[in-house]
Amino acid sequence: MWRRVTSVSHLTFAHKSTVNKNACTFKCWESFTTEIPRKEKTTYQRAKTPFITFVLGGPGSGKGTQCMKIVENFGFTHLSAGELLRREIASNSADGIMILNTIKEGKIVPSELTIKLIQKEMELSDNYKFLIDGFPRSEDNRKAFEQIFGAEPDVVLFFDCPEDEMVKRVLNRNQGRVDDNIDTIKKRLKVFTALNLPVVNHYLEKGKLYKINGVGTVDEIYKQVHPVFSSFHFEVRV
Ligand SMILES: Nc1ncnc2c1ncn2[C@@H]1O[C@H](COP(=O)(O)OP(=O)(O)O)[C@@H](O)[C@H]1O
Ligand SMILES: O=c1ccn([C@@H]2O[C@H](COP(=O)(O)OP(=O)(O)O)[C@@H](O)[C@H]2O)c(=O)[nH]1
Ligand SMILES: [Mg+2]
Repeated sequence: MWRRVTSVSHLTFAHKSTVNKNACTFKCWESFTTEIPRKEKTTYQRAKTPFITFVLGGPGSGKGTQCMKIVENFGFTHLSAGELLRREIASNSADGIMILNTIKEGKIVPSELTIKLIQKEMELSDNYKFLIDGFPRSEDNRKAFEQIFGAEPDVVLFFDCPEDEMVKRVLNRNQGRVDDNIDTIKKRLKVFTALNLPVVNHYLEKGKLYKINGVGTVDEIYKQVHPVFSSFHFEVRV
């Protein structure tokens, strides 16, 4: 039998709680009977210090593509916020229609909903290194995450790419996404400038931002990304 515990700040993020030390309401599942064998805790639940990377950049700036290479080389778990939201739409969940309409309009889904999906994936993961791709997209997203997790990211990557290049890539993406059309892209670019750039600037001021030139081949761009992670001395996969 399992119960939900509401505060496990002693298990997670303890040393990084610079935001609000009393506010960590991160939840995990814990066994509370002896009749049923105690479930093995995931690495994330055991780890006192998950390593969190936020991956930021406009639509089509190459976030997802570069995340795949980081996963390959450094064994991170990739959590694309947009992908989690699309999965929620596909599962016909109660929030599905609202999420679909928000994405079609290029707007931002309420923070608590996106954070709930990210949190669930982290709890289920057996990893402690996470790439959170395409989140936070606004100061509200950022503040809500830091409030709920009681922690800030370790690294923030920002893929800096000119608008015309981003538009070209998105229109050629060919993944059948409802938001990969010129009307929605224009809206998304406006939302990016108005709401996402303030997040980028926040982390720049905090000294956590790694600005990457998002123009060039995938490998050329990855050459700038790789040293960010090797500087943390993670094991490199060959
Ligand atoms: N450096 C690059 N040069 C050209 N095309 C790219 C590059 N990086 C990614 N792409 C392509 O551009 C599109 C958008 O990339 P993606 O990684 O999905 O960006 P994002 O997640 O930031 O929206 C995809 O079709 C991808 O294959
Ligand atoms: O934290 C998030 C991430 C995504 N989205 C929505 O999902 C869309 C697609 O996001 P994704 O990151 O997949 O797009 P990308 O930047 O990779 O093209 C966004 O435009 C938003 O409408 C959101 O509301 N909150
Ligand atoms: Mg993406």
